[in-house]
Amino acid sequence: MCGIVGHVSTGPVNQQIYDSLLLLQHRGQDSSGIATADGETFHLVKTKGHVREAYRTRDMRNLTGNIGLGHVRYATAGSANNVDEVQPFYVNAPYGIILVHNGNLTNTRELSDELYRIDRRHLNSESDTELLLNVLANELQSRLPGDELTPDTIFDSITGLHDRVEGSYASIALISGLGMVAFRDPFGIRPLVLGRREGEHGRDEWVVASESLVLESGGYELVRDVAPGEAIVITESGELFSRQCAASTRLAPCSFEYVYLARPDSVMNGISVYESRLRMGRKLAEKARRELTAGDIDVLMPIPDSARPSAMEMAQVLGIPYREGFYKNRYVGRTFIMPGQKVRKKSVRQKLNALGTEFKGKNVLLVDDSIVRGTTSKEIVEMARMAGAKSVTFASAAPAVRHPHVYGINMPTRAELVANGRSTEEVAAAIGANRLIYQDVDDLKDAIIGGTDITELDLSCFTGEYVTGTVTAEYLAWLEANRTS
Ligand SMILES: O=P(O)(O)OC[C@H]1O[C@H](OP(=O)(O)OP(=O)(O)O)[C@H](O)[C@@H]1O
Ligand SMILES: NC(=O)CC[C@H](N)C(=O)O
Ligand SMILES: [Mg+2]
Repeated sequence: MCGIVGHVSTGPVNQQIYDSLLLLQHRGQDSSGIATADGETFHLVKTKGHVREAYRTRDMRNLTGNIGLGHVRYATAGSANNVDEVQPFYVNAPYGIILVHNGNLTNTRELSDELYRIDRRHLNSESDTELLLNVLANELQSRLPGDELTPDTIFDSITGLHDRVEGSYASIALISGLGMVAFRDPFGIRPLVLGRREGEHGRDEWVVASESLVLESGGYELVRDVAPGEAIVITESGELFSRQCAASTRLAPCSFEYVYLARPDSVMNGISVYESRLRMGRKLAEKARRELTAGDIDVLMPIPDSARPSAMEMAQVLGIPYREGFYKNRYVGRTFIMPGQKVRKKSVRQKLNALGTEFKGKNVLLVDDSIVRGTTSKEIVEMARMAGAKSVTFASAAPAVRHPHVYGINMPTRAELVANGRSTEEVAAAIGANRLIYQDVDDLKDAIIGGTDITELDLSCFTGEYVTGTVTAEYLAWLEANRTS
């Protein structure tokens, strides 16, 4: 779940891209990059770390042009530390293409083989994004010469790309001499929204971004989500073309966006993330009411930050006092998306501190959005006990995570998941809690898409059912053997 953004403007875009990336920081903290097109020349800056510290004034000055894109990375392929895998990626032929990608491809082995053996393309990293870009370049190249570089040539190329690529991809590219292209995989697993505002001389300015909060902050109106399988071309002069490029589509957005990844003030696929989290809290409260007896709990607390809306609603429904028992150090980022278990564990301690007075002698109910590796919950339960809690009940607004996530969240191995092979009671014991309550899968589904026209969600990490239908046991075994960070 990286964050991506593209701007087509009537003035310089460098600052706009920077501002957008700051707003998308919660989607990736490993590295970031910005690219702009100024006439025929691309300018590209890639850096490690957080956006705020990464760019120097001279980097920004060099990023001239009225069209550009940006990326914040949370590595799901290759390595978080490899500078060669920082996005955007660039190829010089045909025309010159720069691309950013949010998602994770699941047929990387086949693609690398085809690109090397048949298409004679050199790949310089383990990044699946480099593969995606080279497939796009190859599809475009194969439609030349003859075809002009028109939106239709791009759309035909993306149809070719959809036929070759499997997995999840929300992507934005700059194509020299044409403009910007945005496209989404046929299942719409990762989000992508389109916004418009009026620029100089009444001309349209466009933005495409992972989350709608980028649009609101920049004063853009939300036009719509990019549809699954659709591609949009916006020329340098701001003209927009679109086409459905996939033979068949089925919207099945990633449920984990709503559980944890996205910011609550975003709306994606027409669903408010905040409201879906309130509904998760409501459903969880109903389950807790069935499982707990009155007097079991004195006080309910959220694990900052992502659990807050669900916890708030849960307390309200249950009629239990809501307290902030953990204070958060705002200078430590999101721990789940940090690379490496050692740093994640250390950072939970640095990030959260228990306020003794809220715990002493109390039966506490701690609410988190999810339990994945159990890094946070284990530490938190211990902190609650050290602070004097009489008993600790833990509730998770998401169901038990028992399966790898292969569509853009870095949890590729079963062994690292605390719920793998464990019953609810065994997970409770593993995290040191007296009792544990998980959301049910149907309730999560209902909380996210209930009352909308959407009928499907990617719930694979909870159910083991992968929406693309191409994820085999052999692939999962390969993934487990090859990815450990
Ligand atoms: O079981 P785990 O492997 O620890 O993963 C789950 C935890 O990680 C996330 O928090 P994070 O600190 O990343 O971000 P937040 O501040 O947005 O809650 C999530 O909100 C859970 O608290
Ligand atoms: N989280 C993501 O979307 C990651 C994108 C890409 N797979 C990478 O590792 O760079
Ligand atoms: Mg958290």
